[in-house]
Amino acid sequence: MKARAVLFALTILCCLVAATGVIANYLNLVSYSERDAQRNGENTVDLLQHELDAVFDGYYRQVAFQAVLPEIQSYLLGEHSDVTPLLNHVCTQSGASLCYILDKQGFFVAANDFQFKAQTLNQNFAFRPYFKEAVASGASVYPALGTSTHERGFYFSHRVLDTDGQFLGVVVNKYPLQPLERISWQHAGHVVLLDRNGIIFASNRPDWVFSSLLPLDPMQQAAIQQTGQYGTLPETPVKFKWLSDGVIQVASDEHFRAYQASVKYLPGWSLTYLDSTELSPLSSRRSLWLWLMTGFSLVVIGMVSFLYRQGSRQILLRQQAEAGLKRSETRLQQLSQVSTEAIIMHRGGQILDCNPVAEEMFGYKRRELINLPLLQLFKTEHQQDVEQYYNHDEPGFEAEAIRADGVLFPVEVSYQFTQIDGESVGMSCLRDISERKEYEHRVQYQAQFDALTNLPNRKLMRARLNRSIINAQSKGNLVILMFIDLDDFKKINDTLGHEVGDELLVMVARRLQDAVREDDTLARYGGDEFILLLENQDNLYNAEIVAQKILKMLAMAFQIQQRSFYISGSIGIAVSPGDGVDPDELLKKADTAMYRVKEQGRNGFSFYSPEMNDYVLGRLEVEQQLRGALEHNEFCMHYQPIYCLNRKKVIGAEALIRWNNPSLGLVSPEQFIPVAEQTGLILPIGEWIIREVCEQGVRWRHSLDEDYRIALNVSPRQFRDGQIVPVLLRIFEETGFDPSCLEIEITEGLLVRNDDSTAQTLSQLKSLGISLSMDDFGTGYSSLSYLKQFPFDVIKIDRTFVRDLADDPGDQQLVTAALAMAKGMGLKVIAEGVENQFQMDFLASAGCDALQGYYLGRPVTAEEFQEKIIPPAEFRKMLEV
Ligand SMILES: Nc1nc2c(ncn2[C@@H]2O[C@@H]3COP(=O)(O)O[C@H]4[C@@H](O)[C@H](n5cnc6c(=O)[nH]c(N)nc65)O[C@@H]4COP(=O)(O)O[C@H]3[C@H]2O)c(=O)[nH]1
Repeated sequence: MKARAVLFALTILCCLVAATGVIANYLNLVSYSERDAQRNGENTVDLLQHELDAVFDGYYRQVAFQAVLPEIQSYLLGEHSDVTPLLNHVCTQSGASLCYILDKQGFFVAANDFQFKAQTLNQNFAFRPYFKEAVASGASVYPALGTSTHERGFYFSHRVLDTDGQFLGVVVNKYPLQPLERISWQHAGHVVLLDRNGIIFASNRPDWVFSSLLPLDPMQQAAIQQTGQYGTLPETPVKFKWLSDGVIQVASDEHFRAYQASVKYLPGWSLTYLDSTELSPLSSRRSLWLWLMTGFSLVVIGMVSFLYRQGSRQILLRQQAEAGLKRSETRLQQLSQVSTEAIIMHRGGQILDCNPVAEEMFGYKRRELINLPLLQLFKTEHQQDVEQYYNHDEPGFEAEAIRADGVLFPVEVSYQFTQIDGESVGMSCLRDISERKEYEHRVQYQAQFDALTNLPNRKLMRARLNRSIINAQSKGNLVILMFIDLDDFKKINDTLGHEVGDELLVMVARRLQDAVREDDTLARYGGDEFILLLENQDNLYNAEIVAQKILKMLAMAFQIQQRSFYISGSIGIAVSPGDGVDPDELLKKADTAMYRVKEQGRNGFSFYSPEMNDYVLGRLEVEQQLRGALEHNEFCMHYQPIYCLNRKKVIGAEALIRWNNPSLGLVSPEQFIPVAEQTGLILPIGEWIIREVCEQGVRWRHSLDEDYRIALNVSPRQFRDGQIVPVLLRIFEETGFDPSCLEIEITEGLLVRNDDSTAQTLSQLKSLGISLSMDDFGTGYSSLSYLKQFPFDVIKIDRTFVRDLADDPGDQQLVTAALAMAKGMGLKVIAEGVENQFQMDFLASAGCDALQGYYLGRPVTAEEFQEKIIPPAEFRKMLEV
């Protein structure tokens, strides 16, 4: 009995031990399976979080980059005319669906999309959270439903500051939801982006959007509606029911386990992965098994048979657990397969695995990459930095990567370490940013170089000038700044078109570049202005040599479209430290010197001198006073007599304008006519002159000879304006003046352009019966060829040749030759500037037709003119002396 009882007790004990062992093993299996499913869910949400953060990182960088673009800054400063093409470009580059700019008051001022721009121009967005937050903290991300597009998106905004840190406005990029959808579509479960209230902002289940995962009371709902962030919330939202253990039930047959992760750029928001993997039957029956364990302990006999049956189920359960693990691995693999970035898994610096994008990006096969040191994928010089980034948990970095074939390319790396089987495994996402870098480089280049000539632009030149002045100060050297302006370039541009103008500028830039040394900076300052910067100079001699060389290079013919063009340049030179140590001051002085060269006849160079400033100020004063001169009746016409040598009497007069200004006094036409030309004031003044002359001509009709003529100076600008013929016709009609009594004096300046419209205007004047005379004959280069081309009647020998007739045999020869040639061509010759008897005798005996000069009469008013005319008998006597 005793032995049986012992045996029974021993049997019971053995059964209990066996039962406990089996149950313990079973429970272990249950918790192993649960842990595995959980780890899988956590890994997936980690990876999703990591990818979303990386995408947002990229967006943030894009908008931050746009905020420092010089074009956008100058647009907000009102200095840049149109940024639509630029916004269009950045929008396409960055993957945004909309890029726009708000000024500092929040008014909408520009967008990439014309339609959007037209709809929203001048609307105020200051109340929008992304504006307010960008103003307050520099940048913001705001997920919302677009009010005009009705599309959900992420609004990334960044404030724009000028170089002094002053707030100018805000750039905003709207990014569509595709990135989120792209990273979530391949999953067995669902990915949802939840706001602070639990509202689903984005999901790969469109029917869930804007429903709330958490219960929402009506007050809360009304408050959310009022913000307008999501438009109107759905009337019948999807109902989610939270069961125990983070399990959510949607409808009766859909269960998900929720795994949540935060979103770096959206504080309080969460990225939730809803795993639809069938929830473990083991887990749901755990409590039942606890009961059984107690029951088993009590009912030993039944346990034996139960354990026998369970033995076979154990195998089944293990198989289920293994399948779960496999699914988790496959899911990770799928995720990396669909990624557009290279994903590399690594442990202890060695590559464990990678996706196909990594193979393609680095030019290795997967098997070659596995076990390769991760650092080997980076440029040798960067490897140490990359190691540091990983060691210091830098969330993301940029580095130069190297392909298997040795080609280098820039990458953006983001990574995360996860515990797998107790070991730290890194997941690195690498994105090839060559395109972005190239774009950034291009934008930077465009901000510093001129698009037409590829020379440094004004901004870069200013920076170099600044630097060279500082360098020169420390070394005691000179900085020479040359301001080069092409003479009459505007004429070429206006008459032959911008295409020829542009081609000419490119050729000039190339020629100038060839003329200077590599260390010198040649920049395009704007239009037809170039700047040359000579650094580290120890004397000014070099500047003269370079200036002369440039003038010589410019003087050589330019061949464009099978035509030869001749141009010249005017160069102003300023030297630092003598002329100042401030870049703007130096530029201004070089400009003043250049301007002086222009005034003195162009095609030359000049160093700046302080007197030039006085001159410029004087000229400014002339310009200012000239603007009111007509209105204040400050002009009058003087007439200088012209005597005919054959008929030995006055045959006409040259009309010359006089200006008497209350503050400037009498101003010479040589001083104010060029100013009137440059400012365009010559047009109203010229018309006034014509009217005065015609009215005077009519008054003289009876007192002067029948065939008298009044000579009138017409400036090139009046011709170019195209109105000279209609103006003359109108005034002839209004005054009754006979056009055959008018002689128009033209200088060579007008003919240089040699275009069809000039020739046409001259023939029109001829056909009206007006005579044409070439003024200042002999001073230009091409007078003779112009005489052949245009229908002149008279040439006027310039007074500079008459002045030295007594002493200069060269001038005597020129006058004699001009007379012979004019006779040969059937032209009349008038000599100007006759100041003495010798000149009169010489010109008379050489066969001149008419004379004009102080010796015979100064320019006087119309009234004095008649009083002072030398009577024929007296004039005859003068000739016989
Ligand atoms: N030293 C010297 N000078 C003499 C002598 N005889 C005449 N002159 C001056 O020589 C200039 C002749 O005019 P220009 O060569 O057409 O040169 C003119 C002409 O180019 C321009 N100008 C004058 N009046 C007008 C005008 O009404 N319209 C336009 N467009 N230009 C004008 O201003 C220039 C200078 O005019 P003015 O000062 O009136 O100077 C006049 C005249 O006063 C002389 O014997 N000795």
